[in-house]
Amino acid sequence: MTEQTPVTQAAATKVATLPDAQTVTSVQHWTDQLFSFRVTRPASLRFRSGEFVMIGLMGDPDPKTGKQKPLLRAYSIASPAWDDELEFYSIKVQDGPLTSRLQHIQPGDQIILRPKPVGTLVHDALLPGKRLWLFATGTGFAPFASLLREPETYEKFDQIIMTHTCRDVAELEYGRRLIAGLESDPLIGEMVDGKVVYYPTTTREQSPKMGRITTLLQDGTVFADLGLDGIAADTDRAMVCGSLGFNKDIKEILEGFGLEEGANSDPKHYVVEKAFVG
Ligand SMILES: Cc1cc2nc3c(=O)[nH]c(=O)nc-3n(C[C@H](O)[C@H](O)[C@H](O)COP(=O)(O)OP(=O)(O)OC[C@H]3O[C@@H](n4cnc5c(N)ncnc54)[C@H](O)[C@@H]3O)c2cc1C
Repeated sequence: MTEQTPVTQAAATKVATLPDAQTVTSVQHWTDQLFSFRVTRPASLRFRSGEFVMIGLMGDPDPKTGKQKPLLRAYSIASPAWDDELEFYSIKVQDGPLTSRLQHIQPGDQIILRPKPVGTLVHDALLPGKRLWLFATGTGFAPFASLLREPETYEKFDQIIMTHTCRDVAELEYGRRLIAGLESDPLIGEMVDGKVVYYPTTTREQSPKMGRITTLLQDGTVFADLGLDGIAADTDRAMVCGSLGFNKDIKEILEGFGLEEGANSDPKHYVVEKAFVG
């Protein structure tokens, strides 16, 4: 009993000094480079599905002052705005300052979450339309994991085409499972009602659909596969989340079809966000 007291006090101190602390409730590892986790949601946090926040851990103590600063990175919230908890879908960068440590979190651990959501992958930044294209590579799926579980997506669009390109099949699994569960979701299942078309592709490992989505759009494969004539500014809207190069290539393709880029203050036909910097 006497031995336990200092431990409890130390733990309490650690929690109290961590600013904006939230508690990890579950962790799932998908591959050696990808994992997802859920944390408690601050009661005051309001966000729009598709937005991102800054999350992180305390950094190492400064060798001179001994003081610790928070080590924060931008993360898309992968859960929808109505969820009681917050979900994140993360890369594990081997020498990454944050994710080399974040990948080891366990239920009960604390992370830092700055409750200031922002972002352009939101319904408010798009004009009304009939078909919504969601283009993602890698962890760029995260904001769409939120939007695919958001009722507004199904209220506003007749069809949602989710394209996700990764190198290997296992990297698609988080998205594949999420989409497979949409129609049986007690909250949004009825609204989903066959509206989601899932178009996964791989660039390295053999799979039913190989190739970069940019190539498959340019050579018309996507349209032939889905029985569509193309993309049109009067009916089609798009959201894009991938590397800088991917975003640039998709932008060019969309603009070739006559779509214009929108923003929160100026809704138009498509919106783009980086999945990471570098
Ligand atoms: C708006 C925005 C939203 C983001 N949302 C997410 C998210 O939902 N999930 C997520 O895992 N990351 C996301 N990121 C990236 C995230 O902010 C960090 O870069 C990532 O967690 C790695 O942190 P780190 O400190 O370990 O390495 P960093 O020093 O940040 O990155 C090291 C290098 O790793 C590569 N890298 C970083 N992140 C990724 C990634 N996601 N996929 C592939 N390569 C990457 C880059 O080449 C980068 O230069 C987002 C970034 C931005 C700008």
